[in-house]
Amino acid sequence: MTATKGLEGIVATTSSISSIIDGVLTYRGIDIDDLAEHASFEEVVYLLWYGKLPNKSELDQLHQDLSDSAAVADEVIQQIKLYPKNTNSMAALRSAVSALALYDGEANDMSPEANLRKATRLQAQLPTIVAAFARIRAGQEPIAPKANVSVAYNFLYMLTGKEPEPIAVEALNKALVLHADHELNASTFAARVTVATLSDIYSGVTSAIGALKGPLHGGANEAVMAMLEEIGSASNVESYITEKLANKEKIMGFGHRVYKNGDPRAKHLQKMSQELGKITGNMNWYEMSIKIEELVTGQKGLKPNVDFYSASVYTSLEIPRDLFTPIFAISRVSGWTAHILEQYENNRLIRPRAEYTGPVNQKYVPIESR
Ligand SMILES: CC(=O)SCCNC(=O)CCNC(=O)[C@H](O)C(C)(C)COP(=O)(O)OP(=O)(O)OC[C@H]1O[C@@H](n2cnc3c(N)ncnc32)[C@H](O)[C@@H]1OP(=O)(O)O
Ligand SMILES: O=C([O-])CC(=O)C(=O)O
Repeated sequence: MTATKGLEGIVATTSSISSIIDGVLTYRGIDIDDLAEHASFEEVVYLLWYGKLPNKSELDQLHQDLSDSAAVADEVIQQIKLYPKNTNSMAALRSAVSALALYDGEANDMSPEANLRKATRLQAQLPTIVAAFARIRAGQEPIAPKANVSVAYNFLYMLTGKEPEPIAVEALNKALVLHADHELNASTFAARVTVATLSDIYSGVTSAIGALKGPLHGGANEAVMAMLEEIGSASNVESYITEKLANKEKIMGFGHRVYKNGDPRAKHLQKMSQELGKITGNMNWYEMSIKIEELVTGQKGLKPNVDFYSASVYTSLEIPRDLFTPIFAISRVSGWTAHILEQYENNRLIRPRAEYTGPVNQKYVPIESR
């Protein structure tokens, strides 16, 4: 038995949700470029859950269901108020999502219908939790979700209390579409492993949030922004990057386990970053990002991943840095729940083996002899 470090190249499941074939990402067979150009996030949620694009009435129904489910149990809001003010935003999201299960009367109903309803509630309530957390820690009251608006609109509205600009809604919608699913990434795998024990959907999503938090996965978008802030301006990029690479340090937002010739999502985020920079009149983050890309690709052959340009996009939308990864979760919960439902449909416990590398033929030594 020989282990493959990081399970690289191991095919661990079948799935009909999203595919990465020859560097092309599809959701249910539809190219991400096509979806990024045309789809609303809600259409993508439907696509991931049901395997097809919704017709008008199916989409209206999903909008209605998300709208009806967006309010979070008051007990969970009260808990968030008790979190220390400097709580890590992903830790807060992880705890609050875990707590949602306590107030969901169907939490332990494992029927497919109940699981789909819980998926809808999770999709609807993650944005409410993230916005509420951001306001509560700033000493503000949470804002109740608005009825009959998109997930992107509602999130920006609940965060700021103001009607968001159409361009901001459009940009966030596209970012949500681009982040919705990604085959067997680490957080999705964590979700599938958890529910493959026949544990509940809340446990699966809580596991996934924990996995997404790390800087080698979703946490990289926040780390990219921290780097941009540290560098400060385009004139400092070259010395900063050259030194990091010479010290064999990783540049956040670059590289990918699967894509070796570039992440197809990055170009959409790059374009958005440029457009939003022009609109806000602050091109600094975009210009720095372009220069970093030139250097990292030139010196290491590494291309930007989805996390790289999303950092400057969210900053242009005036979203605080530590909400970037929670926003990733707001989108990816659609994919996590699609994978959880798929896992339940054809379940088998996920339990691989380990190649043992420890000592052998040891004997118990009494404590007085150690
Ligand atoms: C949504 C997402 O999860 S996208 C990924 C987000 N994560 C990041 O952006 C963090 C930075 N990137 C990385 O750490 C990696 O590229 C990962 C984790 C994404 C992929 O990792 P792996 O497939 O395990 O590649 P691994 O970390 O083994 O890297 C292979 C080589 O490329 C180098 N490398 C990989 N990424 C980077 C990077 N961002 N900067 C500098 N060097 C890098 C490694 O140092 C290693 O070099 P070596 O062979 O000389 O030791
Ligand atoms: O697939 C991965 O390993 C990471 C990734 O890009 C994602 O989850 O979107």
